[in-house]
Amino acid sequence: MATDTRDAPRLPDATTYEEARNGAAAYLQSRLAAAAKHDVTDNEFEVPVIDISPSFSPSLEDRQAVAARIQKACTTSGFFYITGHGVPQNVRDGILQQAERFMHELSMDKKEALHLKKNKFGLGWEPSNYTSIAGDEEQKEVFNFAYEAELDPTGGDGLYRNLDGTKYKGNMWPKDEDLPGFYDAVKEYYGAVLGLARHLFRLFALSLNLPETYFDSMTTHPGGIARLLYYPPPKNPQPVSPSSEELIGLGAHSDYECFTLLLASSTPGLEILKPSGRWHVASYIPGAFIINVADFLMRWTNGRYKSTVHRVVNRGTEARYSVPFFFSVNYDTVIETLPTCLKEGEESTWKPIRAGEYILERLNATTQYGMGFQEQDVDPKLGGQSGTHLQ
Ligand SMILES: O=C(O)CCC(=O)C(=O)O
Ligand SMILES: [Fe+2]
Repeated sequence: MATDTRDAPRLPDATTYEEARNGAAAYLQSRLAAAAKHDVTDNEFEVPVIDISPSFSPSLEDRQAVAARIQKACTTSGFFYITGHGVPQNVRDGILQQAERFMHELSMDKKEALHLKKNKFGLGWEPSNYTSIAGDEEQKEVFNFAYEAELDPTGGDGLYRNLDGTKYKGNMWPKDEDLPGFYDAVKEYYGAVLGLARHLFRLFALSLNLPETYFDSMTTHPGGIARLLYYPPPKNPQPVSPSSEELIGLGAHSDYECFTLLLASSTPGLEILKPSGRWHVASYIPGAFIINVADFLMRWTNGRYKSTVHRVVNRGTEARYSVPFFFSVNYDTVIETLPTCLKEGEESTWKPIRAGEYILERLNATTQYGMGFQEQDVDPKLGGQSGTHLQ
């Protein structure tokens, strides 16, 4: 990672920090507590399959019809599948193959060289259980990477900054000789989902009765962290249960950004929290992406769009691979309630936050010492080890 062109980092804004740490934890707790109430029904809950092919039509009416379906999904479960999205099968298969290759073909010392403890933004390789969203021992192995102009089919606008406002390159890639063709396949996939995400954002704008291009200027050099995730199968099959005994792949959480595009292999594992507190196991739909609303859209809409709590548990006999792409905005964007999402006299539930700093603090909260922590940074007299959790 080059550090020579570093800008002076901006200090986290106190409100953003507070919201990312305490606001997010309070939201998670309130969702889990509300779900434990017995008078809540799941009648409204559905995860629809939306064919978005009409949204590529020159007719505004066609695009609005797709947006109306998106609006309904966002105000109920916050999750939906999309088909007719135009990302070719070979590109989708290609990235899942790369996830498998990364996990099984790259030697341990090459993975160690990419360990995210060397990275301030949570990028690179993380062994099982190095980070934890909610304190569980998470059974997952991950490779994380972020936006860089080379991955953007538009070439970007040259203004991309890291989560903290610095501009050096944060991504840590395996060397091509160690995993030939890896970067090219990642680039092809990333470019395709980035283009799709920009298209979806226009549909989200329409769904909120905003001008279709409302968010365009916020996504000229957007944040877009993606992960290659591997969830090994459990030794014993695990029934769906509220028990804390089960082997969690990824703990209960909401996503941080605008919305997430998830591609996964055929082994189910994603579980979505229903209002009643039961978990809905998302089924595998070949060729579809799962889209979910994340915190920024929840905050912009004052909660009308649901940033729904979800987790991953592999209950199958096969490995699960997945590739979430967390679509954000340019990281210096301030996210605050849209005036059109406040009725007369209605107050904003959430305070304005700065996008990049909010995400960074959510990431920092997944390890005891925050991102980029290395043992030599700590006074040995004070003790401590990396890889243990905050909560
Ligand atoms: O692996 C999955 O299916 C979902 C992953 C996820 O929710 C996340 O990384 O935020
Ligand atoms: Fe997630």
